[in-house]
Amino acid sequence: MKIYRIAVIPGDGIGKEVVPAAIEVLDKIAQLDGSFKFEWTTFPWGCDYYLETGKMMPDDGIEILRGYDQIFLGAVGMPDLVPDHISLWGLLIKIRREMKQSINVRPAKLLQGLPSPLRNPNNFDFVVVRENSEGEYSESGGRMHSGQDEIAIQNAIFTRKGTERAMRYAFEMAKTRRQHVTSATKSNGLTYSMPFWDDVFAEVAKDYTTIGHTTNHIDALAAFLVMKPENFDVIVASNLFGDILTDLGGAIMGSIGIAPAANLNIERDYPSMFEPVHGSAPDIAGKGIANPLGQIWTGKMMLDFLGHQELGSKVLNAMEATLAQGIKTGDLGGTATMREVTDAILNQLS
Ligand SMILES: NC(=O)C1=CN([C@@H]2O[C@H](COP(=O)(O)OP(=O)(O)OC[C@H]3O[C@@H](n4cnc5c(N)ncnc54)[C@H](O)[C@@H]3O)[C@@H](O)[C@H]2O)C=CC1
Ligand SMILES: CC(=O)C(=O)O
Ligand SMILES: [K+]
Ligand SMILES: [Mn+2]
Repeated sequence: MKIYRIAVIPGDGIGKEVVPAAIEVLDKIAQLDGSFKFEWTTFPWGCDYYLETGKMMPDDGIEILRGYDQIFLGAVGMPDLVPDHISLWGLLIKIRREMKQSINVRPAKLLQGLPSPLRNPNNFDFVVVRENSEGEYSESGGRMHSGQDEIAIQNAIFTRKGTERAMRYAFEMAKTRRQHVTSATKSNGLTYSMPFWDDVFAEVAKDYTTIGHTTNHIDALAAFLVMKPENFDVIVASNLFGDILTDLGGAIMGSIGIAPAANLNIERDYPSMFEPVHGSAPDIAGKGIANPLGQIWTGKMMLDFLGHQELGSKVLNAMEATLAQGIKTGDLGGTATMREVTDAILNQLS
């Protein structure tokens, strides 16, 4: 029997709740299929670990993770106790970079059984391909002086390699979908990085003559995602723009608590990392009311990446059937607990 060895990092807040729920669903799928099983190894890394040791993960954490097939992560952050730039850069972003997970794939679509908060959602179905290794998220810059003289500089780093890689990935994905790529730019405000981004997009588009392509400024694009989300197929965006657009993608589905994500090492040299779009949600942590659907859908993306697309579809169908039964957590306007939603999905699968 095939065994997938998965490193599990529940992280902080609701990550500790939704990750075990999604693991139950994935174990159930594996058991139904019978040809493989998951072997989960959980690491207690995150803000509690930081408060005890001064580090978000041990020094050999990356080495340890490299020994696994994939990584399944919840969320990172306890903003009242650890500054967010320390917690995220010490664990989540560190893993993304050290594992060369250069592409972050984040789908959003109108789900059956779940009304969108939009009046005219028109059956939208798009995927954001977010550049995941550079861009506006950089360690280049600094702070100096204090008081009225204080200065902060944050450089954005755009390489041809990283930019082109994200764009080619988006065009290849469009081939398997509705044949269109939209590029998120802001070349009217950012005078170097985004004109460069636009140039690379135009060059890459020439290699894909059968795929339609459009460029939108990020501000207008955000508005279009509310007004006519059905117009989009694949959207390619820089690290920060993609981050923002994908919380919006979650919101127009119904809640950011359902949006999934996959941080992919497309060369498959290192493990990829599967973690939902949402954060640790300190406002609802520990109450048993977190929506597990984002983490479960993220598990579906891991199944797809492992080559089990049919099983992945089963997971999404079970989620939609559960929503259609009206079994929803509070963020979706329901009254169900996380346990009840998880049990309903497990029932759908049996
Ligand atoms: N990938 C990651 O690990 C991320 C970590 N964070 C971190 O998480 C912490 C909180 O950040 P926020 O900006 O508040 O974003 P957040 O995504 O944690 O929460 C935003 C809002 O959405 C709700 N929400 C999120 N996920 C939900 C779920 N599964 N079910 C029901 N409601 C849900 C929360 O209750 C909150 O009201 C911070 O430390 C932040 O840095 C934020 C985003 C991503
Ligand atoms: C940090 C964050 O919000 C994200 O990567 O989505
Ligand atoms: K997350
Ligand atoms: Mn985000």
